[in-house]
Amino acid sequence: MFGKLILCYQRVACLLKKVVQEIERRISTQAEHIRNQNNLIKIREDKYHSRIRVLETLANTLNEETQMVMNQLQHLKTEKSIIEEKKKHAEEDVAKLRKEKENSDKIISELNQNLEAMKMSYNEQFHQLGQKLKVLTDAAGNYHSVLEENRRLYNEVQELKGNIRVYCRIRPYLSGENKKQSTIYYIGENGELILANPTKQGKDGQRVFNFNKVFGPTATQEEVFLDTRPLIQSILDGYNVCIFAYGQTGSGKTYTMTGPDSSSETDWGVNYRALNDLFQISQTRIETFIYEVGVQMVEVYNEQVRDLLANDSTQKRLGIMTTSLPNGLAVPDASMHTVQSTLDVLELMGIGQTNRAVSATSLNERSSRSHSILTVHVQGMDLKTGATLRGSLHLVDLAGSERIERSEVIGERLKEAQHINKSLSALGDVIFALSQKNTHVPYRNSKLTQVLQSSLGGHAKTLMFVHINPDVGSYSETLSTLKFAERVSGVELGAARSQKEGKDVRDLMEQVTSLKDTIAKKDEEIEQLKLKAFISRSPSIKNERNSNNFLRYNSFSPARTSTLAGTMQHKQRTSTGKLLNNNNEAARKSENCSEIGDHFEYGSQKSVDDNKNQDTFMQLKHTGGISAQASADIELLGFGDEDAEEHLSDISDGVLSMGTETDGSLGSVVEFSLFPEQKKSSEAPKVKMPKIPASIPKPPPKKTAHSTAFLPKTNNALRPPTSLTMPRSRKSTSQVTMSSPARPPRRWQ
Ligand SMILES: Nc1ncnc2c1ncn2[C@@H]1O[C@H](COP(=O)(O)OP(=O)(O)OP(=O)(O)O)[C@@H](O)[C@H]1O
Repeated sequence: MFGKLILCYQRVACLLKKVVQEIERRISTQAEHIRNQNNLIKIREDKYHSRIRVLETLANTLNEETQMVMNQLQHLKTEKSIIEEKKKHAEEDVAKLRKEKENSDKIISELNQNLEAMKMSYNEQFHQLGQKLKVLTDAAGNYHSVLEENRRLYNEVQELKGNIRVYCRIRPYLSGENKKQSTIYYIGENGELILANPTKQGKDGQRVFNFNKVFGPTATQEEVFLDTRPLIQSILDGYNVCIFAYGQTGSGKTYTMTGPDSSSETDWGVNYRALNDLFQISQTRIETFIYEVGVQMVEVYNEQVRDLLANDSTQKRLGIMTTSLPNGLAVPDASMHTVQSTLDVLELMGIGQTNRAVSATSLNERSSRSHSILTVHVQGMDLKTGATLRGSLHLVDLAGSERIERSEVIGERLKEAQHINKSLSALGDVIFALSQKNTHVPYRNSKLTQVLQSSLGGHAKTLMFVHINPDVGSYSETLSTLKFAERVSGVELGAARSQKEGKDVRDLMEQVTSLKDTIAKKDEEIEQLKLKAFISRSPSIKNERNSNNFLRYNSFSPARTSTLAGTMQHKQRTSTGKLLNNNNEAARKSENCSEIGDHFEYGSQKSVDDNKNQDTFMQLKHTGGISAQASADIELLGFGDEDAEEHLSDISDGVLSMGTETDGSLGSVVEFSLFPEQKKSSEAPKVKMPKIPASIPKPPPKKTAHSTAFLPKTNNALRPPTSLTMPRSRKSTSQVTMSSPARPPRRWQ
């Protein structure tokens, strides 16, 4: 039994073992399965993790995008509200505009009605205007001929005043000079000058001189230039003008011609002012004339002519044409430089002055021992007729006029002084011969007179500024200078001649009065034409017709001034002179000396009238009542500026000489029929008479407007005809070197 039990146990154990084995097998299988499952799960887990990360990334991106969208949404909301606001405003505006449109429609309909009515009236006015325009067109041709006639008469009056004018200027004392004693005893307002000999007392020591005008020490540069101004216009009309500065060294020649070194506008000398005027007047004629301006500058030193603007430094001697070339050039080989503004000319003058001083031992010495001649050549073409005209301006700074004996010079200086004496006396002879209307004019006696031949005599106008140093130490120089000037002016004082000359003067005055009447008539014609033109040009002028302005303008009657000026032959014994030495005897003398026809009342009335007219003219000009051309014409006619007064003063001023043409004169080379050459008449009466004092006091000089107009940058009226070259070594040539794109380079013809 036990064995059986054991057997049974063994069997059970075996069975159990098998069961355990089976279980173990199954467990290991299960474990294997579980491991596989775990691996799978891990793999899946990893997969899910990565998916989760992707999803997280996506979620983040989505969040950002959502945020952006939210922002945009916010922005859109803001914009929407703005747009809604705008829309609201726009709707309001539209409503307003609708209202306005309704109003406008109403107004337009009213205006249309008015327009219709106005059209009707305009048609009527146009019809009337057309008729007036026809009258004006007919008159226009006449207007130009009247203008030309006026220009001719203007120059005739200038000629009557004397083509040779001598102005004396007394310079003030300089520091260091004895101011107590002066050689100048009396300066009259009409050109009288009494020189007192410091070594002789009383009447014996006094000498009376008479010139066109005497400028005292206090005369301003502007006053000195005032009488030169009308001559500048003549240059543009085809005349030759020569302006000299004469006097001993240090008497003020350079001061008058150029001005002091540091020139302010008020100190500008004749050169600056003349050139400025020249370019300004050419501008006012821009619609009728084209001007070309060329400049030459030469020096006459020891009877040799040298180009001061030459390129080469050799300074070769130049030849002079003894008969004038068609182009009017006396020194054709001197370089010609085309200029377009005052600045251009001034630059050239600076270069010339530098060249002049190059070989000098001392600038001052040399400058006063040679004659420098700056020549401004003007060629003008009348745009209407195509006619050309030529004029020239010589600005001559003469050498100092010291006498040899006094300066006690030897050697080279003596030679210079002899040449200067010779040329100055030759100049005096020429001008004297011209003023005396001699048949022979000794141009050939010096290089100076040869160079200036075409600008001395004939229709040329000569102006000499004679300079005086009032210092007693210069008495003998002053006396010889004044004698020279007296000779040049061709006027001598003397009671014996006054009867005979009185008749000449009366004849002359009659001529002047008749000429003045003619001018007045022409002026009136022009005036009427202008008024017609203004009325027809603008209906607004019609309104002005009823205004004071128009009446004042209209009231300017040259005929009236003519009538009044006609009284100038009435002489009144009034002393207008200025006594330098204040004593009674001198006062009496001055009364005797200045038997002057004064018309202060008329003078002041005229000034007032002129000022009124000037004002009115300016007003009309500014309101556009006068066209540019018309205003230029007005200025040309003398209504618009100081020249108006010059018309009268020219006529009333002392008459030095009546015409100056001689056989030796070449006159200006004028091709324009407006300025016919006058034939020389050998029977022409020699006029030698005392100067008639001006009977019409001039209004106080007006200020010239230089501030902005000076140094015009470009001048359309002045076209450069040629390419230029300048002495490069000395100065920048940028200002003066120019070439015209419009025209090929050509020589000055
Ligand atoms: N009207 C004037 N007012 C003030 N100063 C003057 C006047 N005229 C001349 N002067 C002065 O007198 C001096 C001599 O004048 P300026 O040089 O013009 O004489 P000049 O005749 O040209 O001499 P030169 O023959 O040597 O060239 C200068 O200092 C100048 O400034």
